[in-house]
Amino acid sequence: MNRQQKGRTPRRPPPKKFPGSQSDPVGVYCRVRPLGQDDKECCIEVISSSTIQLHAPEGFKTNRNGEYKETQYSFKKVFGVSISQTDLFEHVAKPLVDDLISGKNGLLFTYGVTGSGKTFTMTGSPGEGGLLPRSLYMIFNSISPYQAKRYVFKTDDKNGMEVQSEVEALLERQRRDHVSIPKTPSSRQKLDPEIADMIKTEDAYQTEGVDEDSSYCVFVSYVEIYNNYIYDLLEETQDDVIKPKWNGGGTPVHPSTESIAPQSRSLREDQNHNMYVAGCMEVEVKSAEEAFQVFWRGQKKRKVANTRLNRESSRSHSVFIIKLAQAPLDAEGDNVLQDKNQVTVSQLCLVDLAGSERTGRTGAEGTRVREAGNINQSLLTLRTCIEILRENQMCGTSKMVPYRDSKITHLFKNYFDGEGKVRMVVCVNPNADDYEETLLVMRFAEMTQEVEVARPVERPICGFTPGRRHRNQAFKEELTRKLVERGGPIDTDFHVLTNLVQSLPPLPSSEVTDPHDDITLPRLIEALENRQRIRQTIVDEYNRKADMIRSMIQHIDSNMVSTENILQEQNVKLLEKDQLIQSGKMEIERLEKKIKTQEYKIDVLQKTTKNYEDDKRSMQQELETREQRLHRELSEKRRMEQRMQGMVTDTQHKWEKECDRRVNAMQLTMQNKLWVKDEKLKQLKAIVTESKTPGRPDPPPRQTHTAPQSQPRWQRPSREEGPPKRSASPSPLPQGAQDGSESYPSSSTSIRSCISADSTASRARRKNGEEGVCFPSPTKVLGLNERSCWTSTPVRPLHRRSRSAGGEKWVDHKPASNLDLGTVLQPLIPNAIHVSTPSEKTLAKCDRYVLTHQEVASDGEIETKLIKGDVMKTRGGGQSVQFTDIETLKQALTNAPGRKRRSSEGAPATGNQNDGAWTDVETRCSRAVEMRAGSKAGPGYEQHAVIKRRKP
Ligand SMILES: Nc1ncnc2c1ncn2[C@@H]1O[C@H](COP(=O)(O)OP(=O)(O)OP(=O)(O)O)[C@@H](O)[C@H]1O
Repeated sequence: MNRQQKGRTPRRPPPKKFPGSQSDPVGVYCRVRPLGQDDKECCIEVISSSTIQLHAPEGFKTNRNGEYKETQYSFKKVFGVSISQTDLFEHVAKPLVDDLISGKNGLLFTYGVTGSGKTFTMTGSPGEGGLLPRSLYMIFNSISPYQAKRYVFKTDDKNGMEVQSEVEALLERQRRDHVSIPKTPSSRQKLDPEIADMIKTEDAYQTEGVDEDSSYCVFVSYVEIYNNYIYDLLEETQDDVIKPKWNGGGTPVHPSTESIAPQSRSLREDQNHNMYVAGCMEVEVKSAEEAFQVFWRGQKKRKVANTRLNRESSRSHSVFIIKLAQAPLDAEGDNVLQDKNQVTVSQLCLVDLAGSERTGRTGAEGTRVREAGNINQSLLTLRTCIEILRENQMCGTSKMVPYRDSKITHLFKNYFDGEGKVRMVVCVNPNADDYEETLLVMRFAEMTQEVEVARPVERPICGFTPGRRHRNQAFKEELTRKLVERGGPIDTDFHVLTNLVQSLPPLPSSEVTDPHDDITLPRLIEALENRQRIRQTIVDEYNRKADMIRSMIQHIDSNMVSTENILQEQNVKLLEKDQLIQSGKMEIERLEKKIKTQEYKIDVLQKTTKNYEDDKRSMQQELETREQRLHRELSEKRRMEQRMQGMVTDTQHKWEKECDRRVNAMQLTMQNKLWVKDEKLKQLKAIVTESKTPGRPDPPPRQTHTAPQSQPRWQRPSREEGPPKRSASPSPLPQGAQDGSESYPSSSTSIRSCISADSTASRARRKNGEEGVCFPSPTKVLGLNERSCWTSTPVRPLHRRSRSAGGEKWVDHKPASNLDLGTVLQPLIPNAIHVSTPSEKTLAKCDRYVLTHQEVASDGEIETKLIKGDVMKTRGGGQSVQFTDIETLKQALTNAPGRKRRSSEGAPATGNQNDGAWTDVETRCSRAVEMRAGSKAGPGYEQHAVIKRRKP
């Protein structure tokens, strides 16, 4: 042997996979048990045949909004409290039994919280047998006529099955009988009265998938997994003398009732990668009663305990395995085919899991706590395996499934990795105290149905002609009938023959004592001759019968040939029909699966729809609330708007009034200022126009004092009236000025004469429409604030004379009315033409102009002003003077008695009351001279130092 090969563990072939094989989801059913007598609050409601709803009991407000949470779970089918054990069996276990008989594996387990009814569902109670006894009854009800003789099928140590001949089986039986193993009861009458009522025979179902050309045999085994150890519940004990097979393949070595301590078993994998409990007792049973008796024997040994939640709480997972072996009959249809490879073994595992529990609730202590820990741990492993399986299947991952972490999952490994049908009954107790644990169970159960298990493939049909058993039986019956018809050897003939053989006369005593004994020898000869005759008769009879049988057989043979021909034809037709049926079955299965998938989808959709509807309802409520709020806010907003509008209108009115008031005040102020300007202009005008006249008119009274008495208050013009017009009439002069009583020496120097030369030309130009050109009319020259005069450039700078060439030439305009004051400080203007009335000609020669103007100052002294300006050529060819500066020369007279004497002569001695009140020209001119560019004296005052005037 190759060394290398010897040292290495051969690599295990991967689990059997059938490419393209179909798979089915794990079928999960939910059973709700009735509420216990002491239970008060119910937390489960069956809302449809596939959905249950869990209501959180008082104190479990798990929703964010504090509402009671309701959760729904959908399963393949939900059974309410009123479901009978029969109906449950029909829906859940019957298809698995059908499969078992068709040679397919199945796994059925109950899962749930402790006390939820798992054992009740699996085992049942007297009069209400559970899934297990019903399955047994259905199996035997179906296969009874086709069972093989006891010990024809024989289990080996490696989970395999062998077939023996009937003779070997007979010998086996004799051997077992010899060691006096007590037989299990095979009839109902012998059943334990405790279990006699577990099932009513009339309830037993029957499958249609039994193959009549096969022989069947059933083996059962029963193990429990306690604290993660496997124990054989059928193991021999003092009370139970069924010998375990581990001591010699079923041959017991302890003939006595010697006790063997329970020993934990290990799990192994057979050559087909199926897990099995090594050394576990497998008992061949021939009836449902016998099988159930075996189960019950093990059940009594199962570890149960009285907990606070269940008087008989299972402390272990129990696994009852029904193994069905079937092998085809030989070609004659008489005996089981002696070929191991033709044996099909299928098994159905019925598992009653221990219930998940919280030790706090069960009141467990000591051993019970350890048991509970192990139970919960193994259930957790089961959940983990299912979760990973699901993930692997849904996401295409290949995570390792930890089957080995627990014995229970390890035992079921080949169901999930291999093929078969898996069904789970989730038992729930509607008691509100179980709510939390039930929630976990529900989640696990819902997840489990997403796991898929490969569907078992159909077993191959053996090559023999179908209907062999039936044909063989028919042949035997026919043979008997024919023999009877032809007077052949029937049972009576056979008895005659037997009697003949038995009636052969006994041989006389053949002891010859004397050679001459004539009595013994003749008597012996006679007896032998007699026997010879009888024998001849028998031989003749035999030959006759043989001839008759031969002829019959020949006849039958010929019949058989024709029948076989007919049969073959029928077989061909049958095969065709079979194929049709097979394809029909496949189609039906496909459609059934489709229906199931659709049903599942519908369930999911219904659930989703329900969720959406709930969402919709809550959102609608939310929407309504928001709409109401919006309406409230809108009406509030409208009210606010109205209030604001009212306030705005009020404020607007207030401000409009305020603005009107301010505009009026401003207009009044402006009007006053304007009027002051006008006054100034008029005064200047008066100065200019009256410069020729002897004597000086009285200065006009100050507007500020006289205007209210003499002139109507200036009214704010309406908008339609346009901009306010200047007062056309001069402001009323003081009385003294009007009647000329005041005799001030005229200090005003009219310059109208000096520019009048231009008046003709200017008139002509006006005619020619030379608008915008400043005409140096006296009014305009002197009215420094006459806007229209300055709307266009009055001077073309090009026409200015050069001052550098020969210095400036002045027109020294001293009106004739000026007084000689005899002052020392006299302006000396070199290069000047002295005129009393300037003419255009004079002006044309000069480029500077100075007017010496005298007037009475406010203190009564005569004030001399030198009003200077530039002489400009106008566009029309005339001359104009643009005033640029005013120099004021003041002289105080020392001979004034008491108060300051007025410089003007002829002034009233008492003085006019208005004298101090009005602002005379001198005053205003002095103010004008004192003003500087940029002064903020107000729009009513012109700045004399500024040459260039802006457009209004
Ligand atoms: N559907 C049912 N109808 C009537 N009685 C029921 C039903 N289900 C359970 N019961 C009763 O409830 C009790 C507890 O049931 P059972 O022992 O089957 O629970 P369990 O789930 O197996 O508990 P444990 O996990 O502790 O073994 C039993 O007395 C049983 O008769």
